[in-house]
Amino acid sequence: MASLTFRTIASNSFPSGLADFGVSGVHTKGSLTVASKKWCNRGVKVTNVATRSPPPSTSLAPDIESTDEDEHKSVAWTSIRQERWEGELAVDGEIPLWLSGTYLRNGPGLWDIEDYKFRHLFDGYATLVRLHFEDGRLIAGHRHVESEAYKSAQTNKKICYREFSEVPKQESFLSYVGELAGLFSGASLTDNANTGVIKLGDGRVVCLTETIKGSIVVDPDTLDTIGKFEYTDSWNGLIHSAHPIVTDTEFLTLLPDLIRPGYVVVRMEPDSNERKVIGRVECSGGPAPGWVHSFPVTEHYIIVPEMPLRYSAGNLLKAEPTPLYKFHWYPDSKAFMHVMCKASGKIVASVEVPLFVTFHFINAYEEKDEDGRVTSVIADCCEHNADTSILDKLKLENLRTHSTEDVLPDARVGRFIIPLDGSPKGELVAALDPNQHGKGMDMCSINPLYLGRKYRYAYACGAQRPCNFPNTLTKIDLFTGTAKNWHEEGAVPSEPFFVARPGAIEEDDGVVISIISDKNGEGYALVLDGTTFQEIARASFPYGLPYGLHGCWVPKINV
Ligand SMILES: CC1=C[C@H](O/C=C(C)\C=C\C2=C(C)CCCC2(C)C)OC1=O
Ligand SMILES: CC(/C=C/C=O)=C\C=C/O
Ligand SMILES: [Fe+2]
Repeated sequence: MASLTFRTIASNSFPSGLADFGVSGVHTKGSLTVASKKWCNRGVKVTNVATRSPPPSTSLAPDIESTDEDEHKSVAWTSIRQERWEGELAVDGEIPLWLSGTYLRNGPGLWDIEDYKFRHLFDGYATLVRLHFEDGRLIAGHRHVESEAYKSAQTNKKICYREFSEVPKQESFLSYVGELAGLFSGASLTDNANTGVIKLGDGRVVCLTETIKGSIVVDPDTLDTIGKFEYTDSWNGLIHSAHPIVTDTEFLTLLPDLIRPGYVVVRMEPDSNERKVIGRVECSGGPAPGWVHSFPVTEHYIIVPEMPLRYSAGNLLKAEPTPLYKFHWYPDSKAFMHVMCKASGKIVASVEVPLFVTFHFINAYEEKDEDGRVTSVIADCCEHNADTSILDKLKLENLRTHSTEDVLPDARVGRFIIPLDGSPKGELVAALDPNQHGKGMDMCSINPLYLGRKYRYAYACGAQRPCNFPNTLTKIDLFTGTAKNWHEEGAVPSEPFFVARPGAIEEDDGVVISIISDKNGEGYALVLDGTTFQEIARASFPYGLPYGLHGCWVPKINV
């Protein structure tokens, strides 16, 4: 194994622009030296483990061969094994001076352990990317999260924990039985916190995945792994929603109960590690709770979705991935939306809704009559037309295929209308014509000040077809039913993240940040104007980074 140390040198002094990093990695195909002043780095040795060679570039000084394999050299779906990097990026355009703070993005970024190749996007080891904005300048960095799963895979050169789709191979019947027992105790489940990153009201920054043990505290400045986030309450379930609702005053999440099918709704306060139970929802159908990757809230209610794509004990026990991984589609079990009062924990509505498939809720709000009484709850999500095939489309072999076939399943802004008048059924409609965003729709954000309130704008990844993955950034106007779209041929953008301008009055007064993997194998941070959706700045990385999932904003605190 090669081991090297480098020093990243900022062109002039800048807070946290200097760092000494020990990097250990395995040189495989691509090895390139960044010598250009463009990134204000000198002699930064970068090791990329890619299934294809990184591209030749005018601005890098690469010792790389080009392959005539294809036009697309995107590294969105290739591993990065360099453990750390930090440097200042040269900015094209202008970053608003008010944008002061750090955007953190988490996601799977390492899918190769020696000869072992992960097969699904969600399996990769967590990789954090950091964009620190200050005085119109941008310092970027990235680093793997040092979970037990990641560290043991590095040490043992094999996976040692159950990941999203992979199960460690067992050499004997005895170790197989031991591993299976570990599934029930949680010991063999991964803590690979590769899905999102949140900033709690008390300032702690936590990387998350769907296993509760995969809650890992990191330092937003250095990206150091600080340690496990230990919950101090007595809940002994193993999984939670990957997307808690986090504000300055609370952390709300759902704990699916696989033993007694239902969901426990909990709340945790800043400066506490103790989740307190608000209430419980019993499942209305099916043998197990529906997958709750995310859920929405309104000002007074917590909405618990019960999707017919349910956790499956049978699939959990299988060593090889099934087409629906740990889940099973139970159309006969129907779909439901439950509304729980946040203050009392009482269920105020449980309605049957049309079948649906979603990873991500966008937002929800209460509709009132003239007397101010709440008549219904509106809940919006990125909805995949009740088609579960999106899960399998996120297999790496599909994502790495650059054909011109249009294989991305359609998606829309699914809008649930949940009556609170005791009616047994709710509705599910498209909030706007899905052609407005190319019938692709996922990875959404809103202005966080509109959380739980009537809102007008949502930002997401959409599609310019043909494509195999969402390839545009889209700004959706839910009042006019129109969308503005950003697209660059061959580019894979990650979740557009909205940051409001301090003091803004208008909902869309702010910027949208995304990280783009371009078709040349390079990548850049992109800043769009939240109102016009026009590019206002971009800054190239010295090398392309893999695709990432979800981010958060850590504002600079002025002392
Ligand atoms: C989406 C998305 C899924 C992903 O989840 C990662 C893990 C480790 C999930 C594990 C499991 C389930 C989803 C179901 C129940 C079993 C268990 C293995 C814990 O990260 C994502 O972004
Ligand atoms: C990448 C993705 C879901 C991620 C879950 O966290 C969906 C992409 C396609 O619609
Ligand atoms: Fe997600």
